[in-house]
Amino acid sequence: MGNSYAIETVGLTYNFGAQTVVKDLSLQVPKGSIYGFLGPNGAGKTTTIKILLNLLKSPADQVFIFGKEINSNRIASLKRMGALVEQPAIYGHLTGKENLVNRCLLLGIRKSKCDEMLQLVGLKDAANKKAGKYSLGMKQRLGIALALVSDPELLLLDEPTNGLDPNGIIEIRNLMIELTAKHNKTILVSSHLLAEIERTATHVGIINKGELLFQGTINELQDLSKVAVKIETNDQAKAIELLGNNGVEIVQHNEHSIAIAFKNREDMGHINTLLVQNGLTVYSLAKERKDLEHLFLDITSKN
Ligand SMILES: Nc1ncnc2c1ncn2[C@@H]1O[C@H](COP(=O)(O)OP(=O)(O)OP(=O)(O)O)[C@@H](O)[C@H]1O
Repeated sequence: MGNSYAIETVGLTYNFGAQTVVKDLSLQVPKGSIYGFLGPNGAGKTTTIKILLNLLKSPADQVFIFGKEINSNRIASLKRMGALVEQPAIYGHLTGKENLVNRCLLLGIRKSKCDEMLQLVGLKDAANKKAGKYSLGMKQRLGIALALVSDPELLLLDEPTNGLDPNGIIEIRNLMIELTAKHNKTILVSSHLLAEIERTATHVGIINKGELLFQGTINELQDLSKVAVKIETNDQAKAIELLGNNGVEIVQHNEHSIAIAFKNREDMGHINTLLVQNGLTVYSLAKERKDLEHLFLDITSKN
């Protein structure tokens, strides 16, 4: 196995009874990446994450953590990983700091690490407040702090923004960026919403029904979406007629805009000239990508 991957699965298959929940899954999570692990509800994300944490046992030679087979290197692998899966295990009657101190004592880590973690996840001011009184976002951040006290290189976050308000989502997003940029972590983060991770993820793996449908960089995913040209004029009906008469294929139109397929820059110039020379005012002629959310739906619904 190459050493450039924090996580690699090779044809991973997992069954619950007769149901195949993970099917021939080959994930490659590069070191230092924020890997968005995407798929609709029930796609097998949580199951996969539990396998990566050895909470569910994988068949031999299918899961590699930093190049080492997980079953035969269980303890060493787990030491390099921190995780937030489902609800964080937090004691509500203890303060945020006490929760962390507890964890440090348990793991034999110096207590000073707690303040560092509280600072890192932005809970310094709420350190002495009972964790039971924390907002959902604060609880998630405390959960991440708990996962980080042992200073793992790899962090697995299962839907960490689930149920958070927009502010909470932004906070988690910024935290993930900081952890990779400044603290050299690798993060695998699952979500059923592409929009939630498309601005943070460097890499993306999309699964549905346990199967990998796409894996690549976020740019490669974006390249898959078709570029259209959106046209707005002072007379859309006339513009549609004109374009149609000149053999321009209209992809879509409504009262505000017309979308045509992008060919090249020269073609856009010709279209502009055509419209203007026929007395239309062109308000806008802009290249537009199909948004990633639609692309994601396309990918997962074809399966
Ligand atoms: N312990 C279990 N026993 C039997 N079937 C299970 C078990 N856990 C999960 N499953 C089934 O495995 C499939 C995948 O579930 P999983 O939780 O991995 O999906 P997910 O992608 O994480 O979805 P969600 O976003 O809803 O959490 C589902 O059909 C689920 O019903």
